Amino acid sequence: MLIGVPKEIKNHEYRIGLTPAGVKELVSHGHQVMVQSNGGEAIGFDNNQYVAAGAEIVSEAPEIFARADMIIKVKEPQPNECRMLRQSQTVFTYLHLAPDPEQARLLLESGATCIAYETVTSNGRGLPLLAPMSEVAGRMSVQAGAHNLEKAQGGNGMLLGGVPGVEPAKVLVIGGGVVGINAARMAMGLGADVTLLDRSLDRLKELDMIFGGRLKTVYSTEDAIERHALEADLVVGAVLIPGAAAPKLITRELVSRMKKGAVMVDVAIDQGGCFETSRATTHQEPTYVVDGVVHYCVANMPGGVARSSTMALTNATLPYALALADKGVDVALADDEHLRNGLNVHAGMVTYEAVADALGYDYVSAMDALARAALQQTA
Ligand SMILES: NC(=O)C1=CN([C@@H]2O[C@H](COP(=O)(O)OP(=O)(O)OC[C@H]3O[C@@H](n4cnc5c(N)ncnc54)[C@H](O)[C@@H]3O)[C@@H](O)[C@H]2O)C=CC1
Ligand SMILES: CC(=O)C(=O)O
Ligand SMILES: [Mg+2]
Repeated sequence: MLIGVPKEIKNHEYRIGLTPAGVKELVSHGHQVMVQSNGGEAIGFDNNQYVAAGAEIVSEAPEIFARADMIIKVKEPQPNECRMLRQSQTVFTYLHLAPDPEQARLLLESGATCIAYETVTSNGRGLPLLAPMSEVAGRMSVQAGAHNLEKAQGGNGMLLGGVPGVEPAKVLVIGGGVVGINAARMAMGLGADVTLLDRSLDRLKELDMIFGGRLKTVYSTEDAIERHALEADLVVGAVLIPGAAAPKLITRELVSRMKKGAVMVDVAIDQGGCFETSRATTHQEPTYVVDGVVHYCVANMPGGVARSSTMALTNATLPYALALADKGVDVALADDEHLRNGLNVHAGMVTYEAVADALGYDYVSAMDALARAALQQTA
């Protein structure tokens, strides 16, 4: 298979779809890989390393999109990238379609096969291709929170861990999945007073077993969210209903009653955000203030630590990329229910139910869509 890896074009996005080690593995399986020139330069993966791994260096993205059977990326295709996709071509990347009607429309129009990292599943609980970036973003959320609590950033001047004789800051983490546990671990590591809310009692039990009394676990209700948000210096939004738009758990009215200079980090912003006052921001301008509360809503947080993130992402995606390339996309999808759960759009059909529901499209199951498209091709 001919695989193409374009340079990412989102604001301050320095990750790249494959490390040189990932390229080498695909090449050793008999595939060809094109990498856009300087696509990994900013994070220490230069053209020479990609060439040594067996890649062809291509100077412009349009050539990669024109020639590749499968595009491997990091971030959702931007509008001009969507317009370069075509029927019988596969794109394997984060999509986050539920809150993004324009991208959905363009992907449907392209006719391409669009597999979203964030909805691929595994035998255990969890989302194996979202997890590595959630680990990164969860850890970063506390760094971002600590930084923005500083007065010069608009924060209320609380040090997360306090000092002897001075109480620590109160951190509220809403959602105790991968982002949440990583945020909680970092915040506790810095000595903060951490409360975590989740709707899954099983998950709260697990977290209690891991952290004991150091972490306060509370069942997530409107009442609990309100009580703890009013006391918090830092709130981390870390909920997910897979594939769906994030539920708005903190209302504008509640924000207006929070402490002035509190910080809210909405990690769930890529699914639309879980605070009513959230709107996506960039690494260039990561924060804004509503009613005295600092909001940090960067939709590609791991892009800020792009070298670590790229290695973590390729570690997770490579086995799936190899399966798609070795077997061919249709067979790989038909063979593996978990990979098939990643299929969001195929040949002009929406194949992920939560996305269809969120955006008002008809839902066609992935198996039906694959069969229909195959029939059309042979007709
Ligand atoms: N902004 C960024 O750069 C990044 C954003 N993310 C996003 O972070 C979000 C969380 O991801 P993960 O932790 O991997 O998901 P996860 O599935 O591991 O955890 C989500 C948790 O939210 C809980 N939850 C659902 N509804 C809730 C409610 N009403 N109250 C409290 N808890 C609730 C679930 O029970 C689950 O434990 C996702 O939207 C993901 O896309 C992930 C990585 C990077
Ligand atoms: C998960 C995601 O959207 C990111 O890593 O940017
Ligand atoms: Mg994102």
